[in-house]
Amino acid sequence: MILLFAISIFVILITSWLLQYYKYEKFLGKFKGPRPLPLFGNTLQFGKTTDLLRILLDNRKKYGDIYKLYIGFSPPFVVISNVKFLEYLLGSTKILEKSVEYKFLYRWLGTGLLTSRSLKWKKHRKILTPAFHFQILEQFVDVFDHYGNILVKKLEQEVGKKSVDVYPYVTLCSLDIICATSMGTKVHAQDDSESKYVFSVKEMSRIIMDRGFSALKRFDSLYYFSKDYQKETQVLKILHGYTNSVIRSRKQEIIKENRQNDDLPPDEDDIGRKKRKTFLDLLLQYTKDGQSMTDAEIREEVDTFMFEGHDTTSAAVAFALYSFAKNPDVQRKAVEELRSIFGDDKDRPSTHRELQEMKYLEMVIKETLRLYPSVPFYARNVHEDIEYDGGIIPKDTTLTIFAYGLHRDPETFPDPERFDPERFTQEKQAGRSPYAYLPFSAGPRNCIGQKFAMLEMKSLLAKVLRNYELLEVPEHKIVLASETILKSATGMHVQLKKRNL
Ligand code: HEM
Repeated sequence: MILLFAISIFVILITSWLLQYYKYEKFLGKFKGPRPLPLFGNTLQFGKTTDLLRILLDNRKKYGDIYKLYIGFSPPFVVISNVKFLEYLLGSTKILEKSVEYKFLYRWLGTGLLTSRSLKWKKHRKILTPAFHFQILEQFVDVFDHYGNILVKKLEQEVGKKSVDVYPYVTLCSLDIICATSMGTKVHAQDDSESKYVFSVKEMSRIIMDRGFSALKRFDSLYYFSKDYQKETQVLKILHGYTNSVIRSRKQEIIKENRQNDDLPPDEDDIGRKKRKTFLDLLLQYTKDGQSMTDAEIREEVDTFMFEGHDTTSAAVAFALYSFAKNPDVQRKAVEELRSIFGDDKDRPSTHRELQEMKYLEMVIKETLRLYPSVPFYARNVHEDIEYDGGIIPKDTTLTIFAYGLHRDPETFPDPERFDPERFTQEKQAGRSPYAYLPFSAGPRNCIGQKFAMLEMKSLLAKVLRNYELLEVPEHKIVLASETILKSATGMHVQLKKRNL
């Protein structure tokens, strides 16, 4: 009896999988892809996070720059690294919704800018865009400098050692920076890496990444019974508790300041200096037609900045430091540029204008993000049938933008594994489609923080380079791991020597 029941269930599952498969294949049949197994689809192709990018890239070589994958019972994934299709997709004002995997972020970020949909996204994108105006970003330059100085000090203990993994140092520094710029608070991440808030950010990022790659924890009903669900509940209390209390106290401060400074211009302190505004201040001060943002909406956006704005930047800075160590000629050129700006002064803070002048360093950062894009793939959901190239992409298909594969296309970037910042001279960039290089995505849902990130990365890299020479650790090999953000499973090791400028 039980056997008969099991067989019937099995037959029902196989039949419904096949029905769904043929429904999609009617439209997607023209795209190639690895042969799926009933029920599993192509899931068995994927294992560890350290294999994922290699497998996706191998698939690209075998099946082309638009190929499809079936993951269990989910609607199909079309993996795209074709410039023409990306132009169509990212330029579209209709295909703006993120894929279902982004729901793993909801408990922490709610529907902040990264995860929100339709009208809410449109409204909040409009509100938040001025927060990234260059005049606002300019005020953060001394924040970058302050925390960069602490980073340089912390690294001092590693000088002369055989090897140091720079990633943990850089990530704590960028956490300090994002807290100071988004909320105006000091979490002292570099001085107290055991702080509850810092621990919770790290733990939450791990939990989200684990869910994304777990066959079981992907399902809410199974996830609720896992240990990670309990842990997530605990860390969320700390994360939301912290942001809520910062929002509350900042609101009270603003009321107090307004009362005390009735006779002062609103953006100046009592000795006439311009006051630095954090992203939180801008959100709190937003009103339109007498309506302001609710505390819950503000918290979602601040939490989103905390998530999107720290690990992305720190991974890129750490990969750049590693790349400098591997490519001494590139390092020499970058240091020459810095010497032309600062002479032999190691300490003078960079001004906003000087950061703009670091053209070669910018080319190095771009080349770093080509080979090591912090977000190696991201995805959109098709919420109604769309037409592309004379065919239909059916509703519910996930369109995955495979930036890592796109950036390794030998047609666009000959000898793609070679680290060569010269690929980003003005002339070379002008000769390429803007959709051939997408570390920050493109179109209406591109990265709102890219200018902020570029300034922060330049500031930190310039600081480290002015103080230390970076040497290769010959026996160290990075092993790329596609977690929510691209990392190296073996760390990012370099050797540090004091620099004589
Ligand atoms: C090297 C650093 C960074 C990289 C490579 C990066 C990359 C990206 C990418 C690829 C997306 C699109 C994601 C998607 O479509 O799912 C994105 C979106 C976003 N990024 Fe960044 N990012 C970086 C730094 C930052 C910083 C510093 C902030 C904030 C201070 C930030 C805030 C955001 C937000 C809010 C979105 C969502 C935008 C929207 O959907 O309208 N990012 N980022």
